[in-house]
Amino acid sequence: MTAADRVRSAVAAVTDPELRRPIGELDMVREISVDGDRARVGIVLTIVGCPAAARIEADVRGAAASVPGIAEVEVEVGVMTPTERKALTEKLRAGRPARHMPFGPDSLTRVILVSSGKGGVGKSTVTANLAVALADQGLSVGLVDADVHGFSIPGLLGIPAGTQPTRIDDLMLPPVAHGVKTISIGMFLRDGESVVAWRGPMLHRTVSQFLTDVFFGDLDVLLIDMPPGTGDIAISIGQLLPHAEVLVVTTPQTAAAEVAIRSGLVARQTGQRVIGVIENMAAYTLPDGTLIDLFGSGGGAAVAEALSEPGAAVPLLASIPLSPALRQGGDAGEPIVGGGTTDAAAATIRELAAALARQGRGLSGRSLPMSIG
Ligand SMILES: Nc1ncnc2c1ncn2[C@@H]1O[C@H](COP(=O)(O)OP(=O)(O)OP(=O)(O)O)[C@@H](O)[C@H]1O
Repeated sequence: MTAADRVRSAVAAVTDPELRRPIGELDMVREISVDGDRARVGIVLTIVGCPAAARIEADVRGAAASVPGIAEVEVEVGVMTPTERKALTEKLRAGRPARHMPFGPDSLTRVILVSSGKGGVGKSTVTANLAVALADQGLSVGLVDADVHGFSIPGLLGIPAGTQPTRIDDLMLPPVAHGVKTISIGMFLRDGESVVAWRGPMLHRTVSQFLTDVFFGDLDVLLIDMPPGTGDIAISIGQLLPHAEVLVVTTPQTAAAEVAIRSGLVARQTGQRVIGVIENMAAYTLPDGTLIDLFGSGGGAAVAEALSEPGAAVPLLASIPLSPALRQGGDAGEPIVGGGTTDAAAATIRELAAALARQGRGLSGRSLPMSIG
C-alpha cells in the first residue's frame, strides 16, 4: 500500500455528520497525493455552504495527519456537480423512488406516536428525553415534531432557532442533536408565519413531506411528537401511518384522564395500537422524605385501564416524577437523560427507553406486560 493509499483509506472512513455515513462511501473523496511528509487531499461537499463543511474538513485533516509519516496536510474542498449530487441522492434512497414514504407497514422502523389529551402535560419534554435515551441505547432514532401548537422539540434538544434542514436537491437532511435526527414543523415556516392559520390540506401536505422528503436513513425508531388532542394532524398521521404504535402521556390527575383516553381511542380508530401509557408529573419525594403530590395520583393507571381491551391490556409503562432538573434541562436544551444524573425522572425515562428497546420491532404486534417507576 502506498502512502497515498493509506491516507485515502483514513480519509474515506471520516463520517459525514449529517448523512452519518463514511465519506468514502458517499463518493466525496477526490484526488489524494503524498509528497514526502505532505499530503494533499481533495474532497467534495454536497452543496455550497454545507453546514457540516468545517467539521468534515477538520476531521479529514485529522484523519490524514494520523497516518504515520504524514506531518502536513492540505485539504482542498470542492462541491459536487449536479450529476454527482443526483448519483448521491439516488444512492441514499437505495433504489426507493423519490417521494416514497419509507415508514409503511413493511418498514423495519418502529414508528411511535406520543400523544396526550391536553397540552402542558409534559409530552414534548418526555418525547425529547425518550428519544435521547433511546439513542444512548445505541438505536438510530428520528424525531418528528408535529406539534403545531408547540414546536418545542428543537428548543428542548438545544437546536438553535432558525436551524433548517440541509437540502440536497429535493432531499432534506434533518439536523442531528444529542444523537437524534430531528425535524420540526417550525423549520418549515417562513419568517413571521404562523402554522395555526394553516388549513387541514396544508398541514397534511407538510406532514407527509416530513415523512417522504426528509432523509432519515435507516432508523430503528421514529418518534412523533403529536399535537395535543385529536385534530387535523392526528387524522393525517392516522392515514399516513395506520400501523404506528401510540404512547399516551397523561398526568396523575384523574380529572385529566378523560381527554387522554379520548386521544387513545381516536388513534385506535385509525388502526394504530396503543402500546402503553406514560404518567408524567407524578409525586416526588423531598430529601427529608416529604412526598410532594401536586397532581394527585391514579391518572395513569385509570387511562391504561380504560384503554385496555379483553386480550389487549394497555400497560402503564412509566410514572415519571415531577423534577425541577427535567424542566431546567428542557429550558437549557440539554435533556437530562444524556448526563450521568441520578435524578429520578431521568432514571425512569432511561428505564422506559431500555424497556422499549428490548421490545424491539419484532414484538411490536404484541402487548408486553411491563411497568416502571
Ligand atoms: N416531570 C416534570 N417535572 C417538572 N416539570 C415538567 C415535567 N415534565 C414537563 N415539565 C415542564 O412542564 C412544562 C410543559 O411541558 P411540555 O412543553 O413538555 O408539555 P407538552 O405536553 O408537550 O405541552 P404542549 O403540547 O402544550 O406543547 C414545561 O415547562 C416542562 O419543562
